[in-house]
Amino acid sequence: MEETQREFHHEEEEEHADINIWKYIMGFSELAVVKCAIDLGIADAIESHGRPITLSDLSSTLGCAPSPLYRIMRFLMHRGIFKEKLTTQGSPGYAQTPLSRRLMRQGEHSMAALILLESSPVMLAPWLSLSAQVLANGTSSFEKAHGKDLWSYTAANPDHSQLFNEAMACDARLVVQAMIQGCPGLFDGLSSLVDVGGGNGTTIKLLVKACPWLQGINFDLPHVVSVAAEISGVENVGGDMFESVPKADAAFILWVLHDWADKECIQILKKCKEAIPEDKGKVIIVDAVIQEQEEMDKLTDARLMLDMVIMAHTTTGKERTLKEWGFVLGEAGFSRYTVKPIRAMQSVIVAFP
Ligand SMILES: C[S@@+](CC[C@H](N)C(=O)[O-])C[C@H]1O[C@@H](n2cnc3c(N)ncnc32)[C@H](O)[C@@H]1O
Repeated sequence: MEETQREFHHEEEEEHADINIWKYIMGFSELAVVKCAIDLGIADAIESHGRPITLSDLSSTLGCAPSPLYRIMRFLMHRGIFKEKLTTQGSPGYAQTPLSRRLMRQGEHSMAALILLESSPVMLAPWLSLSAQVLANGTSSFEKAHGKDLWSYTAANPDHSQLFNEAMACDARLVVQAMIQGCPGLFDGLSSLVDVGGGNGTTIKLLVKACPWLQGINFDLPHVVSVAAEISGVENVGGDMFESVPKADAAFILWVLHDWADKECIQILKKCKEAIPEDKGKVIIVDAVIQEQEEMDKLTDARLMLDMVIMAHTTTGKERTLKEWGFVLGEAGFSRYTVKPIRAMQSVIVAFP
């Protein structure tokens, strides 16, 4: 590279650094403003209005002062969350987008509970001591913040447990739909299915609805299933997946194994394997696969961020590459497995005894 070219390249890199450093300094503001929009019920108000709404109407509906609400909306529109559209009277108004509908409190697209969980003081505190988790003799950042691990904390705090379960259900609604579309025939030939770490039962409810021939079991810690809804065709069973998993034709495990280190993951997988028939059983794992450099796609960034979330919030959890999945499945005694990416953060890994 010639000297002038090198200087130009250096200046470009400096400019890039000057711009990007502000994104990190103020990165938290995006989550905070989105939480503010949910707290105020902005998306719900625009949806109920049924057509674009002026600042003045939105302010009076929400009981907000127009000036700060205008600034919040300017930010959210700049991020593409809401859009500007003329009202029937020809005045500038705010309108919904597919993204803003995710901020509604209810409905099949709502992701509000997941945003409220991640922006709760309980889940934010561990981020401030992430370095503690990374140090050679460090402690888990969640335990440093709260004195116990996530599962003991949720067991002792029913309100947080409820928010956690509702947050997981947001993702479950997306992923079950993506799985049904992306993996036709996945549940054919099965008559029973146990959802291991099934939370409040949203996943198994949707699966049994989509595949009515399935008898479902929602299996989770006793304090979780004791408050899970009664669902027709689904039995709620409380227990510990490290000790045993209820028997069924197949075990389903969504966003659970990434909460654990390899050693625990292998133990859970062995218990799932014991729960299914040796000849025709299968374990259906729905979890992220971290791609290698050459396979990256538009969700790679989100998956790497998820790995950081798991680092901050669990004691030993991690997102895994395909090679790492192959290792834990082999150690747990599975003879073969298939991997299918779906339109979601997770892929579907089917493991056979
Ligand atoms: C990240 S959540 C996933 C919930 C659900 N599968 C979903 O994706 O909507 C992990 C689940 O594992 C459950 N869990 C943790 N430890 C467990 C144990 N020892 N036995 C059974 N379930 C456990 C938690 O209560 C929680 O519901």
